[in-house]
Amino acid sequence: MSKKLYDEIPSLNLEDFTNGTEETKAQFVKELGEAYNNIGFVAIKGHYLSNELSQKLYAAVEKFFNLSTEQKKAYEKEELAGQRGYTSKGKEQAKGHKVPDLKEFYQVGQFVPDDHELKKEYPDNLWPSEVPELAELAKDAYQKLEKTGFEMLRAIAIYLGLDENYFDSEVTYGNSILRAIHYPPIENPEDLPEDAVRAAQHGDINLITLLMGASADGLQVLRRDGEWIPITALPNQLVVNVGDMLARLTNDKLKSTIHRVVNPAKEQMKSSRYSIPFFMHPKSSMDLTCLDSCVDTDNPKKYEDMSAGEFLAERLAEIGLLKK
Ligand SMILES: O=C(O)CCC(=O)C(=O)O
Ligand SMILES: [Fe+2]
Repeated sequence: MSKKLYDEIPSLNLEDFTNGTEETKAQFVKELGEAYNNIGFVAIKGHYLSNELSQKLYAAVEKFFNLSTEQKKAYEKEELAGQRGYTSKGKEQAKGHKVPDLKEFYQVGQFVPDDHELKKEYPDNLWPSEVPELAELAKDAYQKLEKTGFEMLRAIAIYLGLDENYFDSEVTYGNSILRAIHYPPIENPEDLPEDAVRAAQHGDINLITLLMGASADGLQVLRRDGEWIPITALPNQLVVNVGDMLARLTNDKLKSTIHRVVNPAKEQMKSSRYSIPFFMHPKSSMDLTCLDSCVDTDNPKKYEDMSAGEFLAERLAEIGLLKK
């Protein structure tokens, strides 16, 4: 097992896996596995989301967050508990953190055919009439990120010694979320509650997260030695990290690394930050019981058996986003 300390997250080219030779594919799997066994994050190029689409999506998202509070609140439905549509500031705090994050966000969920059995399990998406282009752009980005996620999970499956298509049926029409986040300008830093940050340190709940480059710096990951490492995705890169569900399934062989978004330096306090993570979830029925191959006397089983749906409900309650 590699014990190296990375100064930045490793960069890989997904085309080495999707469109390469047996050798480049094997090399990709090896480097990805090593990175996920160590820092839990990589940056990838050669994925399916174009720069043009991500820029158009950012523009639409910015237009939405620039609407008045009243207009935005029309898309905040209590019964959806933030799972679809808008969530205003002060609603979500990181697990174990008392002060809410300094952000508002908009969530888009799975696109299921009307006659599919999961149609009744997932709430319908909400679309703002003020930004008519958002629906199509968000759906396109959702599906491009999902397609990228399928390939990443195939590489992960091979690294784990599973069948390459192990995750495919679990994530087909999975409960994934595209979340557009706006971290508003910080007008009066001196009035902020102590501990209030853009996003307090946390691990992601899902299998993997795919994150297109944000509009500003601030994302940091916690390295094993306790150092915070800044992360930036280049314009053509996605940052892809391991979430808690995958860490659980692999008994922490793959690391769900703690990360956070810090407040900007004084000069940049007055500007907004936007980011759009895609949280790739399986269907709620997926069994997250630790894989036998990841449990031995040196690595005793750390987690009790649970389905993805049970785990998600537990975590949403902890961050203030569970339907009551
Ligand atoms: O805003 C970012 O860059 C990342 C946000 C994040 O980590 C999250 O929403 O889980
Ligand atoms: Fe996160």
